[in-house]
Amino acid sequence: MAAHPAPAIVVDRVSLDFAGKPLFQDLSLQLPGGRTTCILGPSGCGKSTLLKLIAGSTALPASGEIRFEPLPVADTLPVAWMGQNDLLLPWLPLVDNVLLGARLRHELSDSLRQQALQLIHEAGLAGYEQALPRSLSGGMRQRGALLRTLMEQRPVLLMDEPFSALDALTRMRLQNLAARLTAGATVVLVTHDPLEALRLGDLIVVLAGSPVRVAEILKPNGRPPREPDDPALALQHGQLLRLLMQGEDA
Ligand SMILES: Nc1ncnc2c1ncn2[C@@H]1O[C@H](COP(=O)(O)OP(=O)(O)OP(=O)(O)O)[C@@H](O)[C@H]1O
Repeated sequence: MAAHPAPAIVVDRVSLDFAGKPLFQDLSLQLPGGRTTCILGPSGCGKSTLLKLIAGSTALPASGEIRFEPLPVADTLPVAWMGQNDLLLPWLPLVDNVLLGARLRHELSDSLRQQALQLIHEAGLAGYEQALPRSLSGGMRQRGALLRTLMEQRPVLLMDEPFSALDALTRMRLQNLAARLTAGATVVLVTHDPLEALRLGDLIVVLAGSPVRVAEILKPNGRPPREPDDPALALQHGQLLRLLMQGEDA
């Protein structure tokens, strides 16, 4: 999907304290280019903060380095971001929210509009194209925010619990859509759902402890999106849950 090569992300000895308490201490991690990495870990362990640092947040007092390899060409920002809050612009209809990036860059075109309408349809939101965010449910707004991120077609996508507000079936449908549209991009996806990580991750990074460390890196077999009734998934689901429980106690 991406017009530029999807870089690997290297987290190199990153440290960060909040109020004198270390959240990260020399945290190092390599996330492969063109693949999806899912990040799991207990609430508050630093997943969202890590994502913000990868997105280039300079507002956080971190040391160490996070870099893309190969380095992107200077005039392109390679990252698309979807945070935990949907942040749809309240005065724009859904379709225009989905097209927000193109709109801000003055790149709107009929073909992009058609793409947006097609995505809205595939996300089960047909009929709501002109709806304002306030008239949509939380899950519908989250789908809108996800589509807006996917429309960007960036080589790097950072997503913080993008499916959390969705019912099980919509979640599966949107996971499939996201996997299709992000094939070839470098995706970092924070989730609390081990099954989601097993369906979507080429790599699953489990974080634990304080300061947080990489407790485990899993590479499930096969390519995402994996079928939810794959027996191997059920087995790994149990193992992953056990790991996460150990992480809570760490
Ligand atoms: N800007 C900030 N200033 C001070 N403390 C912060 C800041 N941002 C995050 N924290 C703290 O850092 C820790 C990690 O927060 P973060 O949101 O990264 O965790 P998380 O693993 O994503 O949690 P969750 O799974 O609940 O979303 C928390 O204790 C949080 O209170």
